[in-house]
Amino acid sequence: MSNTQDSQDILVHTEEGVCTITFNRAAKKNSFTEAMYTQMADALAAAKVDAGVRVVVFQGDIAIFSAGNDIADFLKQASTPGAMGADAPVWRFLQEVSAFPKPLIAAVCGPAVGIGTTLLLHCDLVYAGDNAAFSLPFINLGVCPEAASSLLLPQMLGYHRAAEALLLGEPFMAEAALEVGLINRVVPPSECNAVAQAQARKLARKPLSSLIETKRLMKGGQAKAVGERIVEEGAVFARMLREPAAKEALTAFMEKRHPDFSQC
Ligand SMILES: C/C=C/C(=O)SCCNC(=O)CCNC(=O)[C@H](O)C(C)(C)COP(=O)(O)OP(=O)(O)OC[C@H]1O[C@@H](n2cnc3c(N)ncnc32)[C@H](O)[C@@H]1OP(=O)(O)O
Repeated sequence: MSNTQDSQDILVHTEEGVCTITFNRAAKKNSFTEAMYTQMADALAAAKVDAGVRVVVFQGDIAIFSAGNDIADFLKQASTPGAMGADAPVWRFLQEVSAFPKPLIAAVCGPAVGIGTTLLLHCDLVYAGDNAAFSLPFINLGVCPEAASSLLLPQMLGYHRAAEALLLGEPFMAEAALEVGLINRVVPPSECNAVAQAQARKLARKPLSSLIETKRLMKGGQAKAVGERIVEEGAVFARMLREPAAKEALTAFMEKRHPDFSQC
């Protein structure tokens, strides 16, 4: 059975038990707006309770996974009192994705920036094209980590490698991501989405109750800590977004120049 719900920037399509969420804003490098977070959070909330969905796949296209949060949205939120509070679409999306009970798969080609990379910490299987470039540039934006990455990255990479990734904010390629265990396999970019779909179809043929219990048992131990860290990081992130370093970094990006942090 096939069911497709299309809107412009996020495409949601369900077929044979696999719900595929496609980022479709290539002109802005699949950066996520508030409306896109809401659509994705709604899609996950629906997939969670839909017996016809057994697996969810996130994918971009062959050249770009996601450039992370939309920078123009950040600038707007930085000057809007009360914006990015606990119920903001981005935090709602992160709570949905981090607590999602069924398997999540990602197919990553090209840049995966900010939440484009931290989202992967909540996926169960990640396949990457050899052109995938991961980055956690929070430090260069004058903000702090999100998606519980301040908790999960040190656990996954070890403290020193996590500190290098988060304190320097430099991109790393697919082979390095494979070495640290952030992804499962590196594939040719032209095959990446198909590999992820094939793995999703395999999972969709397994007993759903067993998939859910296996994931819960693997992740359940720290579900509460992850949810709490997302809230804690979110509050710090929202405060920092209004401070001079973030304003300079975000304005510099929009003006296509290097930021000057000498006064921050
Ligand atoms: C809570 C969540 C937190 C986070 O996610 S923090 C992370 C925020 N994201 C970023 O800092 C990434 C910013 N973008 C980039 O660094 C680069 O882009 C890329 C490496 C992703 C790609 O570089 P290149 O291939 O040279 O493309 P281009 O010319 O920079 O971008 C093409 C068009 O896409 C727009 N764009 C790119 N990223 C964003 C973004 N994140 N928000 C809004 N627009 C974006 C540009 O401005 C431009 O647009 P025009 O053609 O109109 O000049």
